[in-house]
Amino acid sequence: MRASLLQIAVNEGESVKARRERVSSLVRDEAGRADLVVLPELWTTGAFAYELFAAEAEPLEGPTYEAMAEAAREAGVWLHAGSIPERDPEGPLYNTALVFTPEGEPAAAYRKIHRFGFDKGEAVLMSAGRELVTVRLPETVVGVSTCYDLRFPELYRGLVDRGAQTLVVAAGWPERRRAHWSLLARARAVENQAYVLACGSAGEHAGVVQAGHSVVVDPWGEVVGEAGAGEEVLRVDFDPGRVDVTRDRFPALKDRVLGLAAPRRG
Ligand SMILES: NC(=O)CCC(=O)C(=O)O
Repeated sequence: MRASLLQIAVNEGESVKARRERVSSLVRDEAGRADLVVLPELWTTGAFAYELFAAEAEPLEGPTYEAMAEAAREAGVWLHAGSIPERDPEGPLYNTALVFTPEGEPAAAYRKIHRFGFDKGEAVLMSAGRELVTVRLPETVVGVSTCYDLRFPELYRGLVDRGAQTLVVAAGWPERRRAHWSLLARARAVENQAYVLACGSAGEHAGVVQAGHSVVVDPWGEVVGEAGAGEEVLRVDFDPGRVDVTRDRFPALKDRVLGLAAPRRG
Protein backbone atom coordinates (compact mmCIF):
# COMPACT_ATOMS: atom_id res chain seq x y z
CA MET A 1 0.00 0.00 0.00
CA ARG A 2 1.25 3.52 -0.67
CA ALA A 3 0.38 6.49 1.53
CA SER A 4 1.00 10.12 0.63
CA LEU A 5 1.17 12.51 3.56
CA LEU A 6 0.63 16.06 2.28
CA GLN A 7 2.50 18.28 4.72
CA ILE A 8 0.76 21.52 3.80
CA ALA A 9 2.28 24.92 4.64
CA VAL A 10 -0.29 26.98 6.51
CA ASN A 11 0.88 30.57 6.28
CA GLU A 12 -0.97 33.82 6.79
CA GLY A 13 -1.47 35.69 3.54
CA GLU A 14 -3.04 32.77 1.73
CA SER A 15 -6.84 32.84 1.98
CA VAL A 16 -8.83 29.80 3.07
CA LYS A 17 -10.38 29.65 -0.40
CA ALA A 18 -7.01 29.80 -2.15
CA ARG A 19 -5.56 27.14 0.14
CA ARG A 20 -8.58 24.88 -0.38
CA GLU A 21 -8.10 25.10 -4.15
CA ARG A 22 -4.36 24.50 -3.86
CA VAL A 23 -4.83 21.48 -1.58
CA SER A 24 -7.54 20.04 -3.85
CA SER A 25 -5.08 20.19 -6.70
CA LEU A 26 -2.35 18.55 -4.60
CA VAL A 27 -4.74 15.71 -3.72
CA ARG A 28 -5.65 15.26 -7.40
CA ASP A 29 -1.92 15.08 -8.22
CA GLU A 30 -1.78 11.86 -6.15
CA ALA A 31 -3.90 9.98 -8.73
CA GLY A 32 -2.03 6.78 -9.52
CA ARG A 33 0.63 7.56 -6.89
CA ALA A 34 -1.16 6.65 -3.67
CA ASP A 35 -3.87 4.45 -2.22
CA LEU A 36 -4.32 6.64 0.84
CA VAL A 37 -3.72 10.40 1.08
CA VAL A 38 -3.52 12.17 4.45
CA LEU A 39 -3.79 15.91 5.23
CA PRO A 40 -2.97 17.83 8.43
CA GLU A 41 -5.22 19.15 11.18
CA LEU A 42 -7.18 22.39 10.53
CA TRP A 43 -5.25 23.20 7.37
CA THR A 44 -7.90 25.67 6.16
CA THR A 45 -7.33 28.03 9.10
CA GLY A 46 -4.23 26.78 10.93
CA ALA A 47 -4.47 24.86 14.21
CA PHE A 48 -3.41 27.89 16.25
CA ALA A 49 -5.37 30.61 14.37
CA TYR A 50 -7.99 30.72 17.10
CA GLU A 51 -9.56 33.95 15.86
CA LEU A 52 -10.46 32.22 12.56
CA PHE A 53 -12.18 29.17 14.01
CA ALA A 54 -15.68 30.68 14.33
CA ALA A 55 -15.34 32.88 11.24
CA GLU A 56 -14.25 29.99 9.01
CA ALA A 57 -16.29 27.20 10.63
CA GLU A 58 -18.31 25.17 8.14
CA PRO A 59 -21.23 22.78 8.40
CA LEU A 60 -20.01 19.20 8.10
CA GLU A 61 -20.99 19.06 4.44
CA GLY A 62 -19.64 22.54 3.66
CA PRO A 63 -17.18 23.78 1.02
CA THR A 64 -14.15 21.83 2.30
CA TYR A 65 -16.16 18.60 2.50
CA GLU A 66 -17.42 19.14 -1.07
CA ALA A 67 -13.94 19.98 -2.41
CA MET A 68 -12.31 17.02 -0.67
CA ALA A 69 -15.00 14.53 -1.74
CA GLU A 70 -14.49 15.63 -5.33
CA ALA A 71 -10.68 15.53 -5.06
CA ALA A 72 -10.80 11.99 -3.58
CA ARG A 73 -13.08 10.86 -6.41
CA GLU A 74 -10.99 12.48 -9.13
CA ALA A 75 -7.76 11.04 -7.70
CA GLY A 76 -9.37 7.65 -6.97
CA VAL A 77 -7.77 7.55 -3.49
CA TRP A 78 -8.87 7.02 0.08
CA LEU A 79 -8.57 10.50 1.57
CA HIS A 80 -8.11 11.39 5.21
CA ALA A 81 -8.80 15.08 4.58
CA GLY A 82 -7.30 16.31 7.84
CA SER A 83 -9.73 18.29 9.95
CA ILE A 84 -11.98 21.33 9.63
CA PRO A 85 -13.56 23.67 12.16
CA GLU A 86 -17.08 22.22 12.01
CA ARG A 87 -20.13 24.14 13.15
CA ASP A 88 -22.78 21.78 14.47
CA PRO A 89 -26.33 22.84 13.46
CA GLU A 90 -27.05 23.33 17.18
CA GLY A 91 -24.21 25.85 17.57
CA PRO A 92 -21.02 24.35 19.00
CA LEU A 93 -17.79 24.05 17.07
CA TYR A 94 -15.85 20.82 16.70
CA ASN A 95 -12.43 20.01 15.28
CA THR A 96 -13.65 17.35 12.85
CA ALA A 97 -11.60 15.00 10.70
CA LEU A 98 -13.13 13.79 7.43
CA VAL A 99 -12.43 10.56 5.55
CA PHE A 100 -13.60 9.80 2.00
CA THR A 101 -13.62 6.68 -0.15
CA PRO A 102 -12.00 6.62 -3.63
CA GLU A 103 -15.51 7.16 -4.99
CA GLY A 104 -15.76 10.41 -3.03
CA GLU A 105 -18.28 9.00 -0.58
CA PRO A 106 -18.04 9.92 3.13
CA ALA A 107 -16.39 7.08 5.09
CA ALA A 108 -16.06 8.74 8.52
CA ALA A 109 -16.15 11.96 10.51
CA TYR A 110 -14.19 12.12 13.77
CA ARG A 111 -14.66 14.95 16.26
CA LYS A 112 -11.36 15.46 18.13
CA ILE A 113 -11.67 14.16 21.67
CA HIS A 114 -8.71 15.89 23.39
CA ARG A 115 -8.73 19.64 22.81
CA PHE A 116 -5.48 21.53 23.17
CA GLY A 117 -4.90 24.74 25.13
CA PHE A 118 -5.73 23.96 28.78
CA ASP A 119 -7.99 26.95 29.62
CA LYS A 120 -7.42 28.78 26.33
CA GLY A 121 -7.70 28.45 22.55
CA GLU A 122 -9.12 25.25 21.14
CA ALA A 123 -9.94 23.95 24.63
CA VAL A 124 -12.51 26.71 25.14
CA LEU A 125 -13.51 27.46 21.54
CA MET A 126 -14.27 23.90 20.44
CA SER A 127 -16.45 21.21 21.98
CA ALA A 128 -15.04 17.74 22.59
CA GLY A 129 -15.99 14.70 20.56
CA ARG A 130 -16.90 11.54 22.45
CA GLU A 131 -16.62 8.75 19.91
CA LEU A 132 -13.69 6.70 18.68
CA VAL A 133 -13.69 6.22 14.92
CA THR A 134 -12.21 3.47 12.75
CA VAL A 135 -12.50 3.03 8.98
CA ARG A 136 -12.19 -0.30 7.18
CA LEU A 137 -10.11 -0.04 3.99
CA PRO A 138 -9.63 -3.13 1.81
CA GLU A 139 -6.05 -3.62 3.12
CA THR A 140 -6.19 -2.33 6.70
CA VAL A 141 -8.37 -0.87 9.44
CA VAL A 142 -7.54 2.78 10.09
CA GLY A 143 -7.92 4.41 13.51
CA VAL A 144 -8.55 8.14 13.26
CA SER A 145 -7.02 10.68 15.67
CA THR A 146 -6.02 14.34 15.76
CA CYS A 147 -2.88 16.08 17.07
CA TYR A 148 -3.08 16.48 20.88
CA ASP A 149 -4.80 13.04 20.99
CA LEU A 150 -1.29 11.66 20.38
CA ARG A 151 -0.48 12.30 24.06
CA PHE A 152 -3.27 9.99 25.29
CA PRO A 153 -2.34 6.31 24.85
CA GLU A 154 -5.71 5.07 26.10
CA LEU A 155 -7.37 6.54 23.00
CA TYR A 156 -5.17 4.37 20.77
CA ARG A 157 -5.82 1.27 22.87
CA GLY A 158 -9.51 1.96 22.31
CA LEU A 159 -8.89 2.13 18.57
CA VAL A 160 -6.87 -1.10 18.65
CA ASP A 161 -9.71 -2.77 20.59
CA ARG A 162 -11.95 -1.75 17.66
CA GLY A 163 -9.59 -3.45 15.21
CA ALA A 164 -7.27 -0.59 14.18
CA GLN A 165 -4.03 -1.65 12.49
CA THR A 166 -3.00 1.71 11.02
CA LEU A 167 -3.20 4.76 13.27
CA VAL A 168 -3.55 8.04 11.39
CA VAL A 169 -2.76 11.31 13.18
CA ALA A 170 -3.62 14.61 11.47
CA ALA A 171 -1.76 17.38 13.27
CA GLY A 172 -0.74 21.02 13.49
CA TRP A 173 2.10 20.32 15.91
CA PRO A 174 4.44 23.20 16.82
CA GLU A 175 8.17 23.16 16.21
CA ARG A 176 8.92 23.94 19.85
CA ARG A 177 7.62 20.50 20.90
CA ARG A 178 8.87 18.53 17.88
CA ALA A 179 10.83 16.15 20.10
CA HIS A 180 7.56 15.05 21.74
CA TRP A 181 5.92 14.55 18.32
CA SER A 182 8.65 12.22 17.07
CA LEU A 183 8.85 10.29 20.34
CA LEU A 184 5.09 9.88 20.78
CA ALA A 185 4.56 8.75 17.17
CA ARG A 186 7.08 5.96 17.70
CA ALA A 187 5.69 5.12 21.13
CA ARG A 188 2.14 4.74 19.80
CA ALA A 189 3.45 2.45 17.03
CA VAL A 190 5.50 0.24 19.38
CA GLU A 191 2.94 -0.11 22.16
CA ASN A 192 0.09 -0.84 19.75
CA GLN A 193 2.15 -2.84 17.24
CA ALA A 194 0.55 -0.76 14.51
CA TYR A 195 1.59 1.53 11.69
CA VAL A 196 1.46 5.22 12.61
CA LEU A 197 0.93 7.72 9.80
CA ALA A 198 1.38 11.15 11.39
CA CYS A 199 0.84 14.13 9.08
CA GLY A 200 1.68 17.59 10.40
CA SER A 201 1.71 20.96 8.74
CA ALA A 202 4.52 23.35 7.80
CA GLY A 203 4.84 27.12 7.75
CA GLU A 204 3.97 29.65 10.44
CA HIS A 205 0.65 31.14 11.53
CA ALA A 206 -0.49 33.01 14.65
CA GLY A 207 3.17 33.24 15.67
CA VAL A 208 3.51 29.46 15.88
CA VAL A 209 6.12 27.77 13.69
CA GLN A 210 4.88 24.35 12.64
CA ALA A 211 7.07 21.32 13.16
CA GLY A 212 6.59 19.58 9.82
CA HIS A 213 8.48 16.27 10.12
CA SER A 214 5.48 14.15 9.22
CA VAL A 215 6.42 10.58 9.85
CA VAL A 216 5.44 6.99 9.09
CA VAL A 217 6.44 4.43 11.72
CA ASP A 218 6.11 0.66 11.34
CA PRO A 219 4.72 -1.75 13.97
CA TRP A 220 8.26 -2.42 15.25
CA GLY A 221 8.82 1.29 15.87
CA GLU A 222 11.13 1.87 12.91
CA VAL A 223 10.72 5.10 10.99
CA VAL A 224 9.79 4.18 7.41
CA GLY A 225 9.77 7.74 6.11
CA GLU A 226 10.04 11.24 7.50
CA ALA A 227 9.51 14.68 5.95
CA GLY A 228 11.60 17.77 6.53
CA ALA A 229 10.38 21.08 7.88
CA GLY A 230 8.80 22.67 4.78
CA GLU A 231 5.83 21.87 2.58
CA GLU A 232 6.37 18.40 1.19
CA VAL A 233 4.65 15.26 -0.04
CA LEU A 234 5.90 12.26 1.93
CA ARG A 235 5.17 9.07 -0.05
CA VAL A 236 5.72 5.80 1.75
CA ASP A 237 5.10 2.18 0.78
CA PHE A 238 3.97 0.07 3.68
CA ASP A 239 2.77 -3.47 4.20
CA PRO A 240 -0.33 -3.70 6.42
CA GLY A 241 0.26 -7.47 6.69
CA ARG A 242 3.21 -6.70 8.98
CA VAL A 243 0.83 -5.70 11.77
CA ASP A 244 -0.55 -9.21 12.25
CA VAL A 245 2.91 -10.75 11.76
CA THR A 246 4.37 -8.49 14.48
CA ARG A 247 1.46 -9.17 16.84
CA ASP A 248 1.78 -12.94 16.27
CA ARG A 249 5.56 -13.12 16.70
CA PHE A 250 5.76 -10.80 19.70
CA PRO A 251 2.30 -11.07 21.26
CA ALA A 252 2.66 -8.36 23.92
CA LEU A 253 -0.90 -7.12 23.37
CA LYS A 254 -2.15 -10.50 24.63
CA ASP A 255 -0.46 -9.83 27.99
CA ARG A 256 -2.55 -6.78 28.78
CA VAL A 257 -4.07 -6.80 32.24
CA LEU A 258 -7.42 -5.11 31.94
CA GLY A 259 -9.43 -3.38 34.61
CA LEU A 260 -6.57 -2.50 36.98
CA ALA A 261 -7.94 -0.66 39.98
CA ALA A 262 -6.72 2.85 40.80
CA PRO A 263 -4.04 2.73 43.55
CA ARG A 264 -5.23 3.29 47.09
CA ARG A 265 -4.30 6.65 48.51
CA GLY A 266 -3.01 7.21 52.04
N1 LIG B 1 -3.33 21.34 17.83
C1 LIG B 1 -2.90 20.60 18.82
O1 LIG B 1 -3.56 19.67 19.25
C2 LIG B 1 -1.55 20.97 19.38
C3 LIG B 1 -0.99 19.93 20.31
C4 LIG B 1 0.31 20.36 20.92
O2 LIG B 1 0.82 21.42 20.61
C5 LIG B 1 0.96 19.47 21.89
O3 LIG B 1 0.38 18.44 22.26
O4 LIG B 1 2.08 19.79 22.30
